[in-house]
Amino acid sequence: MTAPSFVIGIAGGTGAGKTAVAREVGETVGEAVSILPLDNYYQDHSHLPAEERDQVNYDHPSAFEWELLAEQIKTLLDGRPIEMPQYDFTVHNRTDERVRIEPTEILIVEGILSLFEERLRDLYDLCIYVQTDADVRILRRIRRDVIERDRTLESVMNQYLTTVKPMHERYVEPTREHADVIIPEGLNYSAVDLITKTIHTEMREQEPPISDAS
Ligand SMILES: Nc1ncnc2c1ncn2[C@@H]1O[C@H](COP(=O)(O)OP(=O)(O)O)[C@@H](O)[C@H]1O
Ligand SMILES: O=c1ccn([C@@H]2O[C@H](COP(=O)(O)O)[C@@H](O)[C@H]2O)c(=O)[nH]1
Repeated sequence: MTAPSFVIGIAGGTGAGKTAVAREVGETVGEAVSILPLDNYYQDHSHLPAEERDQVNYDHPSAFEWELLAEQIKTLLDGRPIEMPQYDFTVHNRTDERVRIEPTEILIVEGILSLFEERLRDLYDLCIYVQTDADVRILRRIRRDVIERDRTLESVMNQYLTTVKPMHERYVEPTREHADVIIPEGLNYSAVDLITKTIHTEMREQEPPISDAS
């Protein structure tokens, strides 16, 4: 049975480069890594009309379904697969689709508040905070939200000032104190190299000892 022996939590502000770091680690190490984006665990808002979903504070801890995430991480740690929810940012809602994730040796949980909940931190072997200046992050976010998430410049600016920035300062940034490692700027190949070396060391330690040929 395969079950994760090493769980990594990656947090940081919006646009910091968390997803880029997690994906690069995943691509470098290969199929031993599964990634759980915290974004997929936004609450289901199907009961709200579109104009109300626009107004939700998506940067407050209450926006996430923590119970489901904790339960699914534990299921993977028990060596069983999960059906991970999927999220559509263009409509601010969960989709009907689920993606099956099989347990792998390494699990990465990445998202703005991945280091927020103590019960999740207790499951992590390594806590990482991606630290990128706010001006760089908002520039990245404007480009991404307009191109990929179907937003107007006006809506990105408004959301940033009303919820994203104050919630970042109140809830996201303070979680940096839980980090074992702080990665500057986002995708940073020295940091990715360090993480992949740590993972490879961990995987070697989990290998059964070679028995004496006799
Ligand atoms: N070190 C970096 N230099 C330049 N661009 C970066 C860097 N790290 C990430 N990016 C880019 O910034 C954007 C936001 O990164 P992403 O990983 O999606 O952020 P997050 O998941 O933290 O919101 C992406 O287009 C990504 O390719
Ligand atoms: O429906 C939604 C859900 C979330 N958001 C914003 O997404 C970011 C978190 O994603 P990153 O990939 O880390 O940037 C968060 O700041 C929310 O404001 C949204 O706009 N709509």
